[in-house]
Amino acid sequence: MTRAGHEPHGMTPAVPESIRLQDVTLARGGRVVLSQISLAIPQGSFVGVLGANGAGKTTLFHALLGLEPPVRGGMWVNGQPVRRGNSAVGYMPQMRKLVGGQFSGWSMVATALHGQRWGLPWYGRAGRAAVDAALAAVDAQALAQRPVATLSGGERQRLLLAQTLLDDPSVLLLDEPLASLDPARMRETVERIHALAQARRMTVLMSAHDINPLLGVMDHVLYLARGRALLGTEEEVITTDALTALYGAPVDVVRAGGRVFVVAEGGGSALHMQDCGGCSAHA
Ligand SMILES: Nc1ncnc2c1ncn2[C@@H]1O[C@H](COP(=O)(O)OP(=O)(O)OP(=O)(O)O)[C@@H](O)[C@H]1O
Repeated sequence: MTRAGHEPHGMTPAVPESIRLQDVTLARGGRVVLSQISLAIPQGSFVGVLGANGAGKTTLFHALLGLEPPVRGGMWVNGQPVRRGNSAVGYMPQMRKLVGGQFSGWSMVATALHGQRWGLPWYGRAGRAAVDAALAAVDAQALAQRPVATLSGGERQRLLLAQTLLDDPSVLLLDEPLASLDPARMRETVERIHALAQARRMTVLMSAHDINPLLGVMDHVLYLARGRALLGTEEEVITTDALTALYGAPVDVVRAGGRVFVVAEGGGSALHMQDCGGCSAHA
């Protein structure tokens, strides 16, 4: 288990690192969001990134994409310093920020080719084949024929997933891909992504507000709260003691009916409360 501010230790030394953060502090709008985070994630790991609203999940993803350089510290992906535009890192943004349109699903997926390998505006044969292969990987060839505006949230989400696969990434950063899906679709989506990740040996970081759809597939949990981070197995991190220490306030982990509930003092879900992020003095 790795805590913010501690020297990371590889959990499986024989497996190369996919992601390393060394003493990283991230800020947004002049406020510290995550402070002095050190951790190492082995290649091929499936990591659930959990935390309340404002805990810093998106900020961490943006930093790994090179969009938000750290205030201090170092970040590496596949042993290389983080850099913007690294095609080894696939990113699926929060779906609620996706605007639909009259263009087809195929065209939407293909827009990610822009400015990358195949150029604009005509996609060469290799580009078209890459789009078709990515759509096939998520079983979305039929959806791709329809206008994006006519697709459900879950269907658009599948197209976004296809888009992230175009450059054959080794690291996938998925920002709340389960938001607004019903429980059956959530589980189906998690299983699809898990199977894809295993087949392609990808490292996956998937943020979520509910741990339950991720149970059984996560190699590690990365839990963010109050500017700090805790990385470990589900058994290490999702415990009353570990989360109470992380939040600095009483948190109960309750297991019932095959589900896990992380309950804050007062009875609400700790994963749904507003995180005060860098408001605590961790800078
Ligand atoms: N562009 C910005 N300018 C200033 N502050 C920002 C900006 N984007 C995010 N923040 C702040 O940074 C903190 C972390 O936000 P972030 O979006 O990383 O959280 P999150 O864990 O992804 O939250 P959510 O679950 O609500 O998506 C929040 O306090 C947020 O208000």
